[in-house]
Amino acid sequence: MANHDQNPNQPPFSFPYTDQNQNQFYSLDQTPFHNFDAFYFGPSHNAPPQYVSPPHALHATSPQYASSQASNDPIYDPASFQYVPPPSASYDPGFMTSPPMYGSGFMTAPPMYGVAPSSASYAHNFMSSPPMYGEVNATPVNAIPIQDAPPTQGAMVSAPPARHFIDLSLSLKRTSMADTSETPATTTERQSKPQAAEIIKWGDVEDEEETASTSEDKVASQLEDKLTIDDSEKVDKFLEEPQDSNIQAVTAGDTPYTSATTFEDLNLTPELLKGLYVEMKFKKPSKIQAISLPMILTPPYKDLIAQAHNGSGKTTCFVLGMLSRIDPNARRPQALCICPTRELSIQNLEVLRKMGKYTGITSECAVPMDSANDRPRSRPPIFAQVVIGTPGTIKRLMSQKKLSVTDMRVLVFDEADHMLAKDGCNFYYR
Ligand SMILES: Nc1ncnc2c1ncn2[C@@H]1O[C@H](COP(=O)(O)OP(=O)(O)OP(=O)(O)O)[C@@H](O)[C@H]1O
Repeated sequence: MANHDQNPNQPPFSFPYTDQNQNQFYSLDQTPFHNFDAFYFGPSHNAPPQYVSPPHALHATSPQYASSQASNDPIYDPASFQYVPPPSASYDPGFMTSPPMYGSGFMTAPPMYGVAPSSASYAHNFMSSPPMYGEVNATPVNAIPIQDAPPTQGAMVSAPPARHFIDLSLSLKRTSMADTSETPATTTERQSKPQAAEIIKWGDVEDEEETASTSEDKVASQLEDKLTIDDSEKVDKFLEEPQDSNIQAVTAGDTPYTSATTFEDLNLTPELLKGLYVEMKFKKPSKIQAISLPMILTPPYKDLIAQAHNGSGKTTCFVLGMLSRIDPNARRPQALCICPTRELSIQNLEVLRKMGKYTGITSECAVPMDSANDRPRSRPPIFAQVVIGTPGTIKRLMSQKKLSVTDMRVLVFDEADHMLAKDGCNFYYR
């Protein structure tokens, strides 16, 4: 398996793929995720250099999807991935006419990287993701400063430290570093996240039990009660933006989005607003939130890549994105968040439960359990509305038909670059 930490030039996969029947180029449309709205969140400044040059065009695909469907295996085939060596700059204008921001695509980048659709030279300047949109050989090459990129359709949220582009064309991967017995090191930035004691508090079942066992009327009246936000409960908590936090959005002229000054600007439900103010104690959106949340929360929903510093508030962006898209009456998985480590999965779940405390939305963590509980079929099917977990476990639950993706509306990759940086190039699906 290619190890890009050691050899950044080695292609991890190939694209386009030619299958046994000589079929070529398969798009994500053929995967179970074709109708997802995908958000990618990742720190911007620590993109591994190997994803800057050369970036890798990952084609999440499924030449074998038809057959895998037949065999009830929703996961893709490894041979579906092919690597386009940089500097081939071939470019299909057709791709840019349906950029990720405008489609129901998956993991994307072009519009976000500020490349005009008509610019045939863009392939030198941004990274990949066209493969996600099908038959395109747009091969990213060297990173360029975001501000040097021409205006484009769609939008990009990024920060100056993120002037290098990483390949975000990411799909589920079979072998997760988080699914090994070794615990990956957490970053120092993560230290600021909730620690074990809080995890226990948030991870207990109190909220869910309460919701399940209470009659609807009682819940409604309790909710009404709870949703009165006592001003004394509000704590002015501002997120300190790093000094170089010059987050900017690159958007087309006709973008309907405007930055949100307050959380009220976002048309959030009272339940979510109360979660933000009372539970999270936030006062106003951070910069990345102000820019990205309108894109995430305003229909028509489009794909988004958001890059910003550690600790700048990205988690809130996608947690709110997931919570706000759930149909509370549908008791089945509707949002899926994939994280590189079990710790991050648990942390994100905690934030989601805390922020969504007044929504009644159910959530579950899909991470490796201890050996006693992780026996095949020991885990019941998942009916929680939000599922957060690691790739290997999610894949296994899907294979075992314990996690349905039929009703998924939102797909989030948190720290996708970390997944790619570690062993994410080994996208082997069976
Ligand atoms: N709008 C806000 N106002 C005040 N505090 C906030 C706001 N948004 C997030 N925070 C707090 O800032 C801290 C960092 O936020 P968060 O974890 O969402 O950042 P992040 O960008 O996801 O970080 P990382 O890159 O480490 O994942 C958390 O403690 C969070 O509660």
